[in-house]
Amino acid sequence: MVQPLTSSSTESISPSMPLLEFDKIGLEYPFGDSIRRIIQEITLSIKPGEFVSFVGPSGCGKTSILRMVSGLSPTKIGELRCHGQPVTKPLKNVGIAFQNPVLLPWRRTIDNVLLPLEVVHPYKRDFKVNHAHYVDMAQKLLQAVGLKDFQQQFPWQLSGGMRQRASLCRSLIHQPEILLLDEPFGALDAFTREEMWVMLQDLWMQAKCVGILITHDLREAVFLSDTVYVMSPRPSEIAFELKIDLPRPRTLEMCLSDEFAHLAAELRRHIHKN
Ligand SMILES: Nc1ncnc2c1ncn2[C@@H]1O[C@H](COP(=O)(O)OP(=O)(O)OP(=O)(O)O)[C@@H](O)[C@H]1O
Repeated sequence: MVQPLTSSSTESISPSMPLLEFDKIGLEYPFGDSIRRIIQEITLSIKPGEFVSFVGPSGCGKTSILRMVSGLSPTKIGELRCHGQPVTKPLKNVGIAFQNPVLLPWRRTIDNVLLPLEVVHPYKRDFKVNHAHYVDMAQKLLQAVGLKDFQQQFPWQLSGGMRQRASLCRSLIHQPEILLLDEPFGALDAFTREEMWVMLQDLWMQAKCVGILITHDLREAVFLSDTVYVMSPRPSEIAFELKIDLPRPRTLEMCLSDEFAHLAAELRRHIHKN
C-alpha cells in the first residue's frame, strides 16, 4: 500500500452529484475540404471518486475526449459540464499522464514532480514560501511509488517504468479532482505494466479523485475501473457500458479468476474494428 497523501477537495462534494457530465457531446474535425464526424453523440456522467475507462477502436475519439475534459479543446457540439458548469477553457483541477512521460531532462526527479506547483494556481503564488511543505508532499508521493531513493536522479537515469511513476506523481502533486490517463502504460513491458496497475490503484484510492483512463488493454480497464465504456468505430457512440464490481483494493491474483476473465471477454465481444 502507498503512504497516505493529503486528501483532495472532493471530500466536500456530494458523492451522488456527478462531477462531470457529457451532455450529447459530439466532435467534428476538418478533413481535407470537408468535415469529418468523429464522435456522433455521447451522454454519460462521472461521479466524484469514480474511475472510468474508455476503450474502442483506433481513431474513435478517445484521446479527443480527454482533451475536451481537460478544457484544452473545449466541446463545440453538446455540452461538457464540470460541477455543473460548462467547460469552456482549460481546467485547473486536472492532472494528466501520457504514454510518453516527457519529464524535463535538466530537472531532477523531485523537481519534475514539483513542476505543476510552480505553474498552477493557487500553488504558484506561494510556491517559495511553502517550498518545504511542497517538497514534503513530493517526497511522500515518490515514496508511495517506490522512488524515494531516486528523487535526486535526472530522468535519463531512470528506467521507463520509473519515469512513468514519476510522471504519475507529477500529475497528482497539485491534488487534482480529475486524473486523465492516456495509455500511460502502453510503452511498458507486461510485468511492469501490471505492477503499475496496482500502484496507480493505490494512488487513486488515496487521492480520491476521478480517474479517466484511455487504454487498448482490456484487462487493464477491468483491473482499474468502476465503469468501462466501449466506444464504437467513428462516428462513435458508447456501444456498451460495463460496471466492474470487483472489490477493492484489487490484486493481481484476481486477474486469474474466472470472473475477471469473463469481464474482459465481455468487453472484447463489444469491440468492433473500423
Ligand atoms: N487536431 C485534429 N485535427 C483533425 N483531425 C484530428 C485532430 N485530432 C484528431 N483528429 C482525428 O480524429 C480522430 C480521433 O482521434 P483520437 O486521437 O481522439 O482517436 P483515438 O481513439 O484516441 O485513437 P488511437 O486509439 O489510435 O489513439 C482521428 O481520425 C484523428 O485523425
